[in-house]
Amino acid sequence: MEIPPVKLSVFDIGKADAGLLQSKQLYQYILETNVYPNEAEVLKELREITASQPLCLMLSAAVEGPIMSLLLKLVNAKKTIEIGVYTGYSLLVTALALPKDGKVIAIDPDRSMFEIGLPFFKKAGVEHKVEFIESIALPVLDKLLEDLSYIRQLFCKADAFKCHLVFEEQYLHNADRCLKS
Ligand SMILES: C[S@@+](CC[C@H](N)C(=O)[O-])C[C@H]1O[C@@H](n2cnc3c(N)ncnc32)[C@H](O)[C@@H]1O
Repeated sequence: MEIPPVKLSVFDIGKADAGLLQSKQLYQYILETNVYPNEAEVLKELREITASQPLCLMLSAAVEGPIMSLLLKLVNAKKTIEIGVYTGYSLLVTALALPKDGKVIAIDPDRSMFEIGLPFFKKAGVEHKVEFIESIALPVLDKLLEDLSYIRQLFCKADAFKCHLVFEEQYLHNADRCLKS
């Protein structure tokens, strides 16, 4: 049987080799038959607008969305922390999965990228669930550790962990604070 050519977008193709599947064709099949058809329209729009950004490879993979959403619902999460927001794809996945009174504290030292995603949060009607803090994560995590009411039953998505090269030093410290919480 002839294997069809791979037609993945620039940021999805970058993630296709690294996963368990080890097959771009299989990865594309899963995206086209399952992930993209079930992706909320507003997430799709944010993903597409992020593709025009120079650092679009930082965007969370679309396949992560349904898994995160399922996890958040399974643990009945209400309070979460997002470390490393970029344009906010996984943050929007989270905000959509949380109940009406849910809350995400979103931390990133670069607010300009979050601004790109902000209109999509407003469009989705979940802007009120997001508190953006323009900072590196450590000082904010330290402050949150003092506020036990927030950190109890916390769901943490830490994408800044992916920025090993630039933020190697903070990687372990962030992990340590998250484990403490
Ligand atoms: C891989 S991107 C995040 C992707 C994002 N979660 C998404 O779904 O598209 C990593 C982000 O971490 C941010 N970042 C880097 N170091 C950080 C730190 N020490 N604390 C918080 N955010 C950091 C970067 O500015 C960048 O926006």
